[in-house]
Order: sequence, then C-alpha cells, then structure tokens
Amino acid sequence: MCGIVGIVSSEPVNQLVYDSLLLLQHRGQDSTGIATAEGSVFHIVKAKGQVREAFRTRDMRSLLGTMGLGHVRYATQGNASQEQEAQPFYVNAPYGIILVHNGNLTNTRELTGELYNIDRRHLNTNSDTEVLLNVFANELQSQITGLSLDPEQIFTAVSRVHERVEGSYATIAMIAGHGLLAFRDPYGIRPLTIGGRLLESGQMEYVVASESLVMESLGYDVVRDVAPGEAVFITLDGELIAKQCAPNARLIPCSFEYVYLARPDSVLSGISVYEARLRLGNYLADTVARYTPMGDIDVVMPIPDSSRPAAMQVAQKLGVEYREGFYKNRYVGRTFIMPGQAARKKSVRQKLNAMSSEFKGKNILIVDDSIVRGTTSKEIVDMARQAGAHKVTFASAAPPVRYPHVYGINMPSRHELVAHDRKIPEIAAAIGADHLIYQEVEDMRAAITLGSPDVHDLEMSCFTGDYVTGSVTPEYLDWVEKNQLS
Ligand SMILES: O=P(O)(O)OC[C@H]1O[C@H](OP(=O)(O)OP(=O)(O)O)[C@H](O)[C@@H]1O
Ligand SMILES: NC(=O)CC[C@H](N)C(=O)O
Ligand SMILES: [Mg+2]
Repeated sequence: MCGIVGIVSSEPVNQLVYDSLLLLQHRGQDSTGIATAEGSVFHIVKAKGQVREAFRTRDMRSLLGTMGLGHVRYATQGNASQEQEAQPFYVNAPYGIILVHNGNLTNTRELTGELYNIDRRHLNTNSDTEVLLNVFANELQSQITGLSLDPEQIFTAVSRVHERVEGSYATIAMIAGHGLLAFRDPYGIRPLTIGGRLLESGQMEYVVASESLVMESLGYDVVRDVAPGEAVFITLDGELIAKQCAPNARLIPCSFEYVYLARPDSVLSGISVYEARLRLGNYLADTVARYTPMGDIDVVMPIPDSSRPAAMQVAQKLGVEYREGFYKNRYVGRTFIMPGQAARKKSVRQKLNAMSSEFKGKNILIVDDSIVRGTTSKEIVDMARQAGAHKVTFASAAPPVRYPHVYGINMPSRHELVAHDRKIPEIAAAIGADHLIYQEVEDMRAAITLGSPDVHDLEMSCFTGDYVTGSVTPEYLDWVEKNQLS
C-alpha cells in the first residue's frame, strides 16, 4: 500500500499535492515524491522519508504548474531505502509520461523479459512501478499514428496494460501537454477515488486520490470511485472522459484496507472504514463471548491506534469496562509499515507504554486489529505482564494471517507470519498470551460488506490463501519469498 494523488486545475497545484500527501502519510513512510507539469515541462522532487522532512521550501517553489501528482511509498518490491525507487517514475516517450502506483505486480519476471527482449526498453531499478510505466508507455506508443493524442488511444493502451499486467495497480499518470490519467486493475484491489470542485475561473478542478478523506479535508466534493478496470482521463482544461477498459471487471477490494491500512474517516468502495471497524468489533465480541467465561475479563483495552473502534465495540457488547492502558507516543509512525524487523521491534517499545495502574491484578482483554508478524502483540503481552496484569487474553479483529500478501502489503514470506503453520494455542504461546481469540473469516467478510450495494466479495488471500489473480502459484510464492524486499 502506498498513497497516491493527482490534481488538474487552472491554478498552481504544488501545495494541494503536498497537503494531500500529508493526509495520506499513514499509507507509506519510506519515501515520497511530487511532480508537476508546467505546460509540457515536468518538475520532479523525490526523497527518502516522510512528507514533512522530504520537501524543503525551495523544492516547493520549483514545483510549478497547474497539474500535478504525488506519492508516499510503502515498498513491496525492490529496495525500500533506495531514493532511485521513490515514485513518481518518468519516461520521455511517448510525449513524456510520469506515473505513480499503489499496488504490486505479480508477473514482473515475465514483463521484465518482454520489455527487454521484445519492446527494447531499459529498466533501471527493481521497482515493479517502473515495469508498469514502461508497459503503458510501450502500449501508448504503439497506438499513436500522428502527432495528436486521442483519449481513445489512451484507453486502448490501458486495455493492453490490463491484458499484460497481473497483480494490483491503482495508478495515476500525467502525459505531458495532454492531461492526467487514472486507472485501476480489473478487480479494484487498491482504492482510488475522484473528487472535484468548481473554480472561480469556471474550470472544474479534479483530484484523484487513494482515499476519500483527502477530498473531505481539502474541500472537494467526492464525485465517485474509479471503477475496477476503468480509465479516467482529465484534460488540461478540466474535461473528464472515462471508459471501462477491462472486459470482465469485478470489484474485489482488499480486506486489509478496512482492517488496518486506510484511515477510519475514509469511505472506500462506498463502505465507511470506521463503521466497518465497529462492525468487526461487534462480530469479534460474539466470538469472544463464545470462547471466554465472562468472569474472565475485567477490562477491554485497545492497542492504539487502529484497533480502537473494534475494541470499543467489544467492550460495549460484552458489557465490560473499556480502558486505555497503553499510552502512544504520537511522534513515532506506524510500526507495521516500517522496513526491517529490527526497526519494527524497537519502535513498538518506543511507541507504546503500559500504565501500571490499569493492569495491576486485572484480567485484561487486549484487542488489536490484526496480528501479522506478532511483533506488536508479543511486546504488548510482555508489557502487560510487567505492568502487573493477572491474566492476558488477546483478541484480533481480523482472522489469522497465514499466507503472504502479494497485492501491495509487504508480507511476502510465510515464515515471518506468526500464524503460518501454527494452531491457535501455538500462536498464543508464541505471543505469550494466556488465551487467544481470532475473528472468523466469514464474520470479517460480513462485517466489512454488511449493507454494501457494491461490494459482495473481498480480496482476503492473506487469510485464506485464495488469490484473485491468476499468476500467484506456489512457485511464484517461493520466488517472492527468496527475492523479498531488501
Ligand atoms: O503483528 P504485527 O506484525 O506487529 O502487525 C500488526 C500490528 O501493526 C499495526 O500497528 P501499527 O503500529 O503499524 O499502526 P497503528 O498505530 O495504526 O495501529 C496493526 O495495527 C497491529 O497493531
Ligand atoms: N505498497 C505499494 O503500493 C508499493 C508500490 C510499489 N510496488 C513499490 O514497491 O514501490
Ligand atoms: Mg496497531
């Protein structure tokens, strides 16, 4: 998962792109980049780290133009710490294209060979985004006959991308001198939303971004989502043209967005993330009640931040007191999306501290949104015991994560998942809890999709091992494991 944004206006967009990236920071902390288009000239600034530390005033001054895009990266392929792999990526032909991508391609091996041997294109990094950009550029090149560019040619190129590329991709690209293109893979695995507002000049200003909270916070109206398989082209003077470019598109959004990734104040595919988390709490409460004698829990506690809505509901439904026993240092970022296990482990302790008065002699039910590597839960259980807890029960609002996630979340290796090949009592022992309760898979599906007219199915491969795209074979998973992110 990364955060992406693109804006077409009749006014300078640099500050708007920056502000949007700040709002999407929770989706990626490795590196960031902004590109703007001033006429047919691109200005690009990319750097390692988070938005606030990456862009200086002089950078912002250099980002001139009325069309722009930006990216915050949480790397899934290549190298998390390489500035070269920070997005956006640029190619000079045809026209000059600059692109940002949220997602992960699962057939980069084949595509890299084709790009080199057939399309005669050079790749300079190990980023799958560079592959995606080159496939698109190659397909657009082969559509062009004269000097002008017709939206139909762009849409045909996107159709060809859908035929060649597998995996997940929510994408925004600027084509120099022409406009801004946004498209989503045929399953709509990663989110992409369109917002708009009418400027005084009479032109519509459009924004396309990963999450709807960008629109709400920056004063845009949410127009709609980019549909799975659809391409949306916004011309320099604010005309929006859209076309479905995949024959069998079906909306199957990633369940992990609702569990952890997205901000709770966003609405993805028409589902409020916050409300989905409350419902996850309701279902989890029923499972907890089924497996735990009621006298066994004195208080329910969340692990800040993402589990708060679910934990609140668990407490309310069980009729047990809700207490905040862990204080969170707001200056430490999200632990799970940091690169490297050593950094993740260290920052759980830096980030969370247990307040003894809430623990002494009590039976605690700790609720987290998910347990992935077990980094957080193991440290937390340890801290609860050190703070004097009597019994520690742990509950996860998501089911056990037993399989790699290959669609934009960095969990490629089965062996690093605490639930892989372990039964629940063994996982409880691994994290040190007296008792461990997980959400059931079908309850998670029901909690997230309840009442949604559009979402009937979810991408849940890390919980079930069923991958929605074709190219994820056991051989591929072995390869991913051996070639994980460096
Ligand atoms: O089992 P693990 O590998 O530790 O991963 C799961 C944990 O990581 C995330 O928290 P994070 O600190 O990233 O973000 P948050 O503050 O939004 O909860 C998530 O909310 C869990 O707490
Ligand atoms: N999480 C993502 O969306 C990552 C995008 C891309 N695969 C990268 O590694 O840069
Ligand atoms: Mg957390």
